[in-house]
Amino acid sequence: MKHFEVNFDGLVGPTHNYAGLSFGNVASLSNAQNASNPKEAAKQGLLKMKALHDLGLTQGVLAPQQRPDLNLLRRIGFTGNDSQVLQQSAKKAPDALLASYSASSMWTANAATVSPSADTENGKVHFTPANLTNKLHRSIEPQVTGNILKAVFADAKYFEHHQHLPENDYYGDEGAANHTRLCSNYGEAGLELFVYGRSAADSSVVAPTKFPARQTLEASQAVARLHGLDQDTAIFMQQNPGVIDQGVFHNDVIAVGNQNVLFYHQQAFLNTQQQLQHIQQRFGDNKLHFIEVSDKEVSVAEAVKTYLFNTQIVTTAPGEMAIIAPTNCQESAQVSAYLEDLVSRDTPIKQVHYFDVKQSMSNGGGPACLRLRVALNDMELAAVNQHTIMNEQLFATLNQWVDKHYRDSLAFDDLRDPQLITEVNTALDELTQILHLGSVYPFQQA
Ligand SMILES: NCCC[C@H](NC(=O)CCC(=O)O)C(=O)O
Repeated sequence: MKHFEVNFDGLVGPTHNYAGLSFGNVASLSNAQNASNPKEAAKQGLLKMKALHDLGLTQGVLAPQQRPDLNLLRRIGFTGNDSQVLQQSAKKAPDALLASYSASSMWTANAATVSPSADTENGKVHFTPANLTNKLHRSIEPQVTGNILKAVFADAKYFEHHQHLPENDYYGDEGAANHTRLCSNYGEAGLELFVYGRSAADSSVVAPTKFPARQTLEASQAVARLHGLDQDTAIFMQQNPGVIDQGVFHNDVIAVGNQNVLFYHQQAFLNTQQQLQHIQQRFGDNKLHFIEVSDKEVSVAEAVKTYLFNTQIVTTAPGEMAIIAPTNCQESAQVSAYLEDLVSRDTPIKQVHYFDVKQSMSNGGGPACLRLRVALNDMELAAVNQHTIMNEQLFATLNQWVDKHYRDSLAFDDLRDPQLITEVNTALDELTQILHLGSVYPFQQA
């Protein structure tokens, strides 16, 4: 049996914009109110997907969500036809209007937590959409995320879908951005590292003081329980609250793992040495590469600015890996020198590939944020909706689709335009046909 890690990237939606919605996310706040370019954003994402396909990896695509979410605006008291709801909310609750328009579902690392069949008690691949309760604009994602995941991973023989956790910060869950899997080979049982920012139940556990910890220990434990991971499989590690306060709002801004490699900043975790020893013990005799970046090599501030750790580490051949980094890393003399040195060392990482994903980066989403990893065996892969798997044809079709439907500039005033609703729904209706998703959106179910 063959095994793969498939990256499912979020296709950037037609309403991609900069709204400054994510307190604690430095890029989101500093780019608030800049005009965005949805067409360029979607194309940057597609180029990354195609490049990973060209590297010989299996690459999937997840559809964006229906935006604006008029249901959100109606729930908070705006009435009348769609146009009236937009006009009134633009005047009286511009923040809610911006939230309703956010294309944040593009960051599919936050779509769900996924446990491969080799790790789970019943031998199925498990999915739990993240509830994303900490941010209003993201808390409206989980239902449709679940619909899309079910349309891509439909076969109940192989895939098990759970409901998102209860919608309260007690169970605040941000999905795979706080979850890393270490293993010797994708098909073998691995260790699943759940990194949390605070404990909801135990106030004696240290927590950040400036910015919110979006993921709780209780949420991580609940997901591990739902997925049927045993004690030897799930490891719960606390993120250093100090780095959350420096803008590390998800663990994947400060650490990334793949197979037997864990690449992380010295300040990423609490009790790092003790935790890593524990991980090595559980890994037995198999060699793990802990690649720690010190403050001296790259500061936390530089890591947050360049997204050195929001890179993807992908396996290109047995024992050989490549780093997929944003061009922001290349533009930093310090970080590009670090990466150049890294590939010459005795670790599996042998290549760096840079991608311009600046449209997404300006909202705090790097290459790793844009993808959800799903490790699959060949039978499971064959059961995936094949229309969502990237190839030359799909790449061309999706680029044409973007050219046909997307605007190349979006600013606040454009969001009052009811024509945008029609444009988006027309585009998404066509997309569900291209990707054979069925009726996943509220406008298709009305
Ligand atoms: N994994 C990366 C997620 C980035 C995302 N940014 C945003 O939602 C910014 C949206 C805005 O401000 O327009 C977040 O913070 O959850």
